[in-house]
Amino acid sequence: MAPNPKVKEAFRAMEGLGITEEKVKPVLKKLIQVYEKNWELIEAENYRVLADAIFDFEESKPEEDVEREAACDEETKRPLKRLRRKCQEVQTSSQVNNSKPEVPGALLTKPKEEPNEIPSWHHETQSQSRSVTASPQARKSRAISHPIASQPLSRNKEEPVSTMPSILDERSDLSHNEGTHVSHPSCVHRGNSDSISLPMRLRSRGKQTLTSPNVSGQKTKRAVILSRAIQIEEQKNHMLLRKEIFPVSHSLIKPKGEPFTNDLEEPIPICLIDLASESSLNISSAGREHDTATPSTLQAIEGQKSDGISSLLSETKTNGIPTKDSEKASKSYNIASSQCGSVKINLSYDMACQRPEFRAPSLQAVLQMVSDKYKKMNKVLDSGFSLTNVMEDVCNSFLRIGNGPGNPEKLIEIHDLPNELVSDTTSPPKTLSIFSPFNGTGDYTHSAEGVIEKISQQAERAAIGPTNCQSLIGRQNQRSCQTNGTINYLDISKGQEVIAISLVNDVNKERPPFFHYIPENAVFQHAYVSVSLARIGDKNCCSSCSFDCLSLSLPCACAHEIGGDFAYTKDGLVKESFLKECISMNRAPEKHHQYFCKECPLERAKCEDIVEPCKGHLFRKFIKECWWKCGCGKQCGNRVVQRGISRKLQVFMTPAGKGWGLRTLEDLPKGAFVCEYVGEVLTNAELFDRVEQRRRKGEKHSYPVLLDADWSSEGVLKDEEALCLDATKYGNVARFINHRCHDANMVEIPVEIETPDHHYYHLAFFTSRKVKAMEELTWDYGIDFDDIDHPVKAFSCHCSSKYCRNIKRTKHLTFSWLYNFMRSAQCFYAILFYKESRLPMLKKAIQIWRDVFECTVDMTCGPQSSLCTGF
Ligand SMILES: C[S@@+](CC[C@H](N)C(=O)[O-])C[C@H]1O[C@@H](n2cnc3c(N)ncnc32)[C@H](O)[C@@H]1O
Repeated sequence: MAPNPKVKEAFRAMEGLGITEEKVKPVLKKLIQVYEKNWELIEAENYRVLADAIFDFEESKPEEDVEREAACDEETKRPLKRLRRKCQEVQTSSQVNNSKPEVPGALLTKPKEEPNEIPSWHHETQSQSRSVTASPQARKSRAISHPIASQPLSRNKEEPVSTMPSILDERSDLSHNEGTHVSHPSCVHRGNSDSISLPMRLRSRGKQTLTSPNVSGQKTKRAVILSRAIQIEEQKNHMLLRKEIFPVSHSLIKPKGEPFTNDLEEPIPICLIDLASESSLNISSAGREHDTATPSTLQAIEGQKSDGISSLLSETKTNGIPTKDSEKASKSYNIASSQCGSVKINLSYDMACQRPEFRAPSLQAVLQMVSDKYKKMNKVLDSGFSLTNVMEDVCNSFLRIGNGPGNPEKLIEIHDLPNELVSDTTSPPKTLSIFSPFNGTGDYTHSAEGVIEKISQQAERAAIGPTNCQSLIGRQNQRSCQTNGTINYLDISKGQEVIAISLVNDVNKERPPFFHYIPENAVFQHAYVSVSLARIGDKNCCSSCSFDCLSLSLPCACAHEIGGDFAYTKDGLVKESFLKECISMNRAPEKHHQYFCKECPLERAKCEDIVEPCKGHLFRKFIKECWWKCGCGKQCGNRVVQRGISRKLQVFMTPAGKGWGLRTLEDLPKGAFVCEYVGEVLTNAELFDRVEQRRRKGEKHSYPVLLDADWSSEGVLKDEEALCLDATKYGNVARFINHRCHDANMVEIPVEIETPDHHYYHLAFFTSRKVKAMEELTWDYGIDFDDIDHPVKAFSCHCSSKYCRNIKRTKHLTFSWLYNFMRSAQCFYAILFYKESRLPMLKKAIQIWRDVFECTVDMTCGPQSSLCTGF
């Protein structure tokens, strides 16, 4: 039988790395089995999984074998080691981002000593990229008008290659043992359907990380062969990271093979999930009995029990938590614990609560249920992943199984923390609480804001770190509730974002507007957005890169496209110089280059008898992110926007008469990605029709944004190529961002991801300065409030910026309103007083008033508004 072409292809790919067919065969065979012939997984990222598996396999061989082979096969191994090393470099940058590395299997491995040089194939790649992108074709006009100075990337060669702490390994074990997944691009075609209910996905993000399999399913010998020196270095790195994740010294991590240190005196509970006033399900950290907490260990511990569970039963008594009467029956499980930082999870359920039918399930069953869930969800570890999520899942599974299949599921919802926990400030509370009222009403008694704040405080004090708090919010339920006049939603994204986005209204009774939350843009009907891999040429991607482009000594092809340097720092922030230019473009558009269309599609869309001349469009700076055709991994530092929202955001009712607004619940550094403006992709003609209809209906808020950042680059645009985004009916959290004149704390930046042509792109918001937690997030819509010819009246601005462009008009309005009132009320005296008064003081006052509104600095923002107030 002729060999399978895919197998041949795999051999060929490995041959390129210097691996012989002989070595590939057994591993590939195993992989095909493990992946159930899913070749896409094996082929992904240039057969990285396969290469990794071979490497694991080789290392798991008895040492003598390895040594024997090493003697005769040193040369052929080198490329693999390079591959691993690069992978580990990614880990380093991933750690900076606090995100999960892509190849969990590679984390524990430290490559043997090798020259600290860039592999030759890499050099080739770089020079190839350079020579290709040096060609003048790509983004000609933009490159000319906005050259970005080529800054050499300072790459610290000494940067320690660190392994990730075991807490991350635990996660990875969980996912990679239990399922692998690569999501497939859904192409966007030119729609021909009238339906808007079938939005086509432009890209997938956040959930399609490829996980590497643990091919053998056993521990490799890597940990054993690590030298002592490397272990020490790793521990140092662990400690560093642990400090970041767990600011207090109660670490959950214990490097394997290390002697116990008594660094954890008291069991510190991480989290309590209390199911009713009289029942409790506790998850607590710390403990002494066991030294690791990997899922396999958990099961092993379960396996040690003589009577299923009883040997591990103990009464639940957690710090600061009101404990039950000892007479009341309670069940608890120690899942795993450690003296030096691993986890003790204690699940208990008080039988004396209102659910007599509850049968405490076996730990095995609970763990199995969680595993199944993760398998089904393809729950690979994205940036929003947290151990607390897993714990929540464990608790929910415990409940579900315990309640039996016939009983309705009660979802865990957040209530308030017990007063005892918050009131005693002298001894820091060590427990976080999520309450599920088993009364079936699902009522909330406290505002989400209050809950989040309290949980954040608790988390900080309990050393979990604020970033993990969000995951404590019961995302399962995003229903609204209204108690004491406060409206709360726990997650308006309905689980579609990596992180929950809460909503709160404690100002009035207004409920959020009805709209469909979509996390990615969707073409409405006629907009031409063509995503096809074939259209992405070599110069538009870095197919020969691997893992993390930001750690390269020379920027790759993707950076060349925007002038030779990446827009992002290794911390995932927009670089200062790049940001500065974008901000300046918004604040002083007149100083920047504009493009005037010969025949402006915007004017054309108005379908008026005479097409008005183009009012001009700014050439905007673009960020170009790596994408699927690039060789780098999902955790590449040049992929920020496509990973989705990672900051804690909240929609809230503004007290200032602007309607809903968006704020951050955490401090944000300058240049941080907040969110993308997501909506339906429309042609301007389609938008025109909608705006007309809305105008007739007298709708209050408008949500369209023009995508005209680079209209010059494609010559005369066809109608279906001149696009905008409308977030009125379908949109994401960005639809709630309000306008602020001039000094807004966010700036919008066009981002090219999956299509090289610039009539379609992503509009992403980045902070223009440091933003404090609870501050409202704003951007400058670029509205010209004085454009009286504009058929759609701009709103009256309440941005309260000292640079507000609407002051003049507001004053005008106030002034004429006063005048009209006086006239219509026939307050002759008042009119006389106002018009004719000879009182010098009053005259002076009127004069000053006039001066103010007539001399208000006109800061109209450019020829064309970014926020398309329509037509
Ligand atoms: C993109 S929406 C923002 C969310 C909106 N506030 C809401 O409640 O849905 C834009 C609309 O918000 C209102 N808005 C935004 N910024 C404002 C401001 N500075 N002053 C007054 N109204 C504002 C205007 O009605 C505008 O049409």
